Amino acid sequence: MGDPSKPAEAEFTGTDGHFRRPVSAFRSSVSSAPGAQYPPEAGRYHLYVSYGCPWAHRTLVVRALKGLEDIVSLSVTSPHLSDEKPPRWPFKGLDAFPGATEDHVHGCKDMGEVYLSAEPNYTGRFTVPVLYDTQTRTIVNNESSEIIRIFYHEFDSLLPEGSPQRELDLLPKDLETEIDAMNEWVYDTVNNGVYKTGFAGTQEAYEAALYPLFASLDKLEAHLSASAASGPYLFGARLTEADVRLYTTIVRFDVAYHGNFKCNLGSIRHNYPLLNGWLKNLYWNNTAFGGTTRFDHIKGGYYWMKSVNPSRIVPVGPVPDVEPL
Ligand SMILES: N[C@@H](CCC(=O)N[C@@H](CS)C(=O)NCC(=O)O)C(=O)O
Repeated sequence: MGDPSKPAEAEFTGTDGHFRRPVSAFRSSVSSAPGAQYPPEAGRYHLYVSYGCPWAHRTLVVRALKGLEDIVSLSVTSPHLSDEKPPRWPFKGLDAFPGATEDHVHGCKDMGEVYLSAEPNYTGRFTVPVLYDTQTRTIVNNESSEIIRIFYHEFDSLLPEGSPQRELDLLPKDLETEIDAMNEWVYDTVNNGVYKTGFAGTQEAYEAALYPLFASLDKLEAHLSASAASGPYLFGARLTEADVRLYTTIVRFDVAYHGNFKCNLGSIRHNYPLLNGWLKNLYWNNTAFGGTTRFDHIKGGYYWMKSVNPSRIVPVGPVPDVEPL
């Protein structure tokens, strides 16, 4: 696959120097609708993640928020993406990184094997997260924005009636339009913006991603300032999808993107007091956020990328990873 001169993780940086993320291939849904191909069932579906990956991290946060840990099981890869083309996320047997697990479903040695066992003719990237159906041995979905929306309500019938997890609605109808609008610019300039900055192949492409990234951080800071009275979340008193999608990028910002991806016009802790407060609150006060954040995997993963860090040395700082409350 691709250009042999280029480290595999940077293959989507075009000849113009701009990084373009490929589209996810598996887009089915678990559904409680009668006759659905993938009905909700406890113990049937399996989630594959890397703790390093911000997209996979979204699914871990929502799985925890919705109390689905005993319903959707989990395998965790090592954060050391292989040098193969396309690259593969290894399980514990290949790379015994602390916290990595075996593939609990098939005992595959890496995510490449998981994809190919589900779809032998698959030719795309072996990305995480993956939501997998152990009954039909297929990949249901490998797009994080859709997996989290599956988790919002499709498993609700399996949760105790009246429990806070079952009642939790991360995409309330009255906020949906505003959340979708925020998702759009936050995805383009922040979630994916850090990658466009880090994987830029020219000065022009780097700056074309860097300035909009920081303009969006300024906009988020202003947004939080406007909603401060009703806080502590992006949409006031209610925790929503917008918080989940922003958190997994912001918690990586100072520890990875600032250094590894050259996103260094400022840092969250020094230049964005309200975003920093919002981050600290989620990290320290909500175990669905703090408990799914593993800085060893985050730093171990990002600083493993040869295209941006050929020595693979992992910097010690910043200390601490997240400031205390
Ligand atoms: N659009 C996907 C993106 C997933 C993605 O790109 N994951 C990265 C890890 S952060 C990956 O697995 N990369 C391996 C590769 O591209 O070969 C989603 O949101 O689920």
